[in-house]
Amino acid sequence: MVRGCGMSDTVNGPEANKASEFSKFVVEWYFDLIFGGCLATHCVFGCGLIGSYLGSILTANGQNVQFVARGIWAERLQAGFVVSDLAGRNLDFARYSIAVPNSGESNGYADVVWLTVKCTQLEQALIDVAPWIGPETEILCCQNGVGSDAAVRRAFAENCVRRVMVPFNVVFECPARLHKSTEGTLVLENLRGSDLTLKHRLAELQHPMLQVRAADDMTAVLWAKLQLNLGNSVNALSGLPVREMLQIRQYRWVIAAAMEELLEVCRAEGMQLPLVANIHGRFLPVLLRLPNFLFSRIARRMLDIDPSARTSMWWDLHNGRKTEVEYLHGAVIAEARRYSLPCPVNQALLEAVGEAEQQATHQSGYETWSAQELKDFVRQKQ
Ligand SMILES: NC(=O)C1=CN([C@@H]2O[C@H](COP(=O)(O)OP(=O)(O)OC[C@H]3O[C@@H](n4cnc5c(N)ncnc54)[C@H](OP(=O)(O)O)[C@@H]3O)[C@@H](O)[C@H]2O)C=CC1
Ligand SMILES: CC(C)(CO)C(=O)C(=O)O
Repeated sequence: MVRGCGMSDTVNGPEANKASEFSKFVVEWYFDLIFGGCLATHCVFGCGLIGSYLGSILTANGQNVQFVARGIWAERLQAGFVVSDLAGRNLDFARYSIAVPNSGESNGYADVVWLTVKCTQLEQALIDVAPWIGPETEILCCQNGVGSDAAVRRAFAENCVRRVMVPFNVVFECPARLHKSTEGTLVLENLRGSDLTLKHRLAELQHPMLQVRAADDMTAVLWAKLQLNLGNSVNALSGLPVREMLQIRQYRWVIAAAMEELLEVCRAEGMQLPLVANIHGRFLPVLLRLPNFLFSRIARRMLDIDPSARTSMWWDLHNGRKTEVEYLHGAVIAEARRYSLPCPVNQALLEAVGEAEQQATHQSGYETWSAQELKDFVRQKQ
């Protein structure tokens, strides 16, 4: 194993730059020569929807993958499933062998650990994942929202930690199908300096069923994704699949209002949001507010999603779990506070999801909101 990422260049001036470029080339060449042919060992820690999809792709690419799973996902992985995508591609039915956390089943340190637990589960996961993390292990954080990687860096201060943005939706359909129900390019953070392992990570993932790219401006990428995730709470509160929810104008109005607050925060920060979906985030509030007949024509690509797709927050409430709402709306509110910007819509959605969480954890199910109810509730707070 090699610690290869995040080495920094410390020389200045044209000559020094040439020398630095040359030494970078030699180091990369040497690295490829010695290690390029070796298969990295990957541990996907916390296999659920995202972890199982990424782990299946890595396996299909011939990588050496250890799936760490528990509960229903341990059963699903062992029983096996087909993996499919929106374009109708399939990976053959496969069974995966799993390791259970805290069972002493680790095969030793992994070269790469994919942390695919929810933000809310990260604290415990950072303790349980320790048997897979050695001094040279690279850790990839696949959480939605912004800032959860800070806890990973604190826990594993000496390790290389890379942020990953997951743009697509994954659903599990009974009896045995793991389905990527929307499109989107997975983004891996390009770390400062000569990031020697990045190209290997990209190559290991390259597959017709997974588009992947690297980005330098990962914070902006994550904020652009966060903008899309502001729709998660509306989706969860509506109780509807995403496609159906998007066809109702009042729900779209609420999402647009929450997004405008985020865009205002990004403007205050001077942050340029990159394109992470079919349509650039800066146009979304206007598009979402269009009347239905225009929306369904002009924003047709937004509706180009599987009718079964639901957001991760819907799944959390449906399963009576704590949601990631604090890492989504909570993150926007916290940042808005720094610039003394008002954030009533995000605050209202945070409250509404908090209530639904209480209901979902203490009784079976939660009360969903009609589009008009939700819009009225949000307007009262504005
Ligand atoms: N689902 C989606 O389509 C998308 C999700 N994301 C983001 O990706 C991240 C992962 O989401 P998702 O895959 O949906 O989540 P899931 O809940 O489907 O998967 C997480 C898995 O991790 C397991 N887990 C948690 N803690 C531990 C632990 N200490 N030891 C072992 N296993 C553990 C959970 O087990 P248990 O259930 O028993 O707690 C669960 O099976 C989230 O931040 C989410 O927002 C991003 C884009 C789309
Ligand atoms: C892909 C998207 C935006 C919607 O499914 C998501 O990130 C989620 O469900 O959390």
